Amino acid sequence: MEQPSSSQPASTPGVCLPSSLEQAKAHKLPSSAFYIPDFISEEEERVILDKIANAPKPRWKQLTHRRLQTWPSDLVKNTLIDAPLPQWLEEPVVSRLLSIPLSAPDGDVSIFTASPHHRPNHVLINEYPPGVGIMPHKDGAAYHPVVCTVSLGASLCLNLYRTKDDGTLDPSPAWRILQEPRSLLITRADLYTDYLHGIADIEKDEDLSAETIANWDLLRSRQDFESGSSQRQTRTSLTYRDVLKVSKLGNKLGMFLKR
Ligand SMILES: O=C(O)CCC(=O)C(=O)O
Ligand SMILES: [Fe+2]
Repeated sequence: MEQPSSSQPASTPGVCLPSSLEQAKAHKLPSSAFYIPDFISEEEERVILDKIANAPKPRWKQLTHRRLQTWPSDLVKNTLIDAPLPQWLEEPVVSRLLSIPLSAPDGDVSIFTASPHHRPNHVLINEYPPGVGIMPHKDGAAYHPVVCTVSLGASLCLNLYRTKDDGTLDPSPAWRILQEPRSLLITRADLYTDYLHGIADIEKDEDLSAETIANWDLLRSRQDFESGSSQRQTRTSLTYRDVLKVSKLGNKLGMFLKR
């Protein structure tokens, strides 16, 4: 039998990766944003949700409505203490992220090739019960401007906002991106620097259609949303980024203590 010619690992049932990010481009968005609906399988989703649920209790930071975990740790003054991500956050997500070429001719250029560490080194886990979102914000100067978000558990809309000429937020979203469970969304460049993103505090996402959703053509299950609305359920997101500043201080301290 003929062997597969690519160096990609054997394909996982339920996972469907494009041969390059070019094919996953959300063309309605201003600069490059990419959406891959079947980035992880149902089994992989279950394993990750279990790991999150079984993390030691102090791992959770409880905000008023939302709770979150940061791996390997919180940033201190925009700096990460050098430490590896746990294996369950590395595999399968990071290797899969790095395996997808940006465009077909540049087979070895990934979305993180131009980032300082050439891979994400930090994961923020946010859990949103129905009715809970996140205020419009920018992610700031700590990270390389590439954001990879894996959605787990349920669907919701991420809104992208412009600021008006007077510097205030234009409250009606410029674009809306529907994120299905097990999907990967990549935003970068001017979407990172010039626009804000947020999730509305609502129980139901409404007015869903090809006209209103920037990634409509890329969705896995358009038929689920054809009624125009989607009831929220608990949605958990994994936000993978490359923190620019990494301190080896932890190592030095460790060596000092061992002496
Ligand atoms: O959960 C998401 O998709 C967005 C999270 C986010 O924007 C953040 O934590 O900075
Ligand atoms: Fe954010």
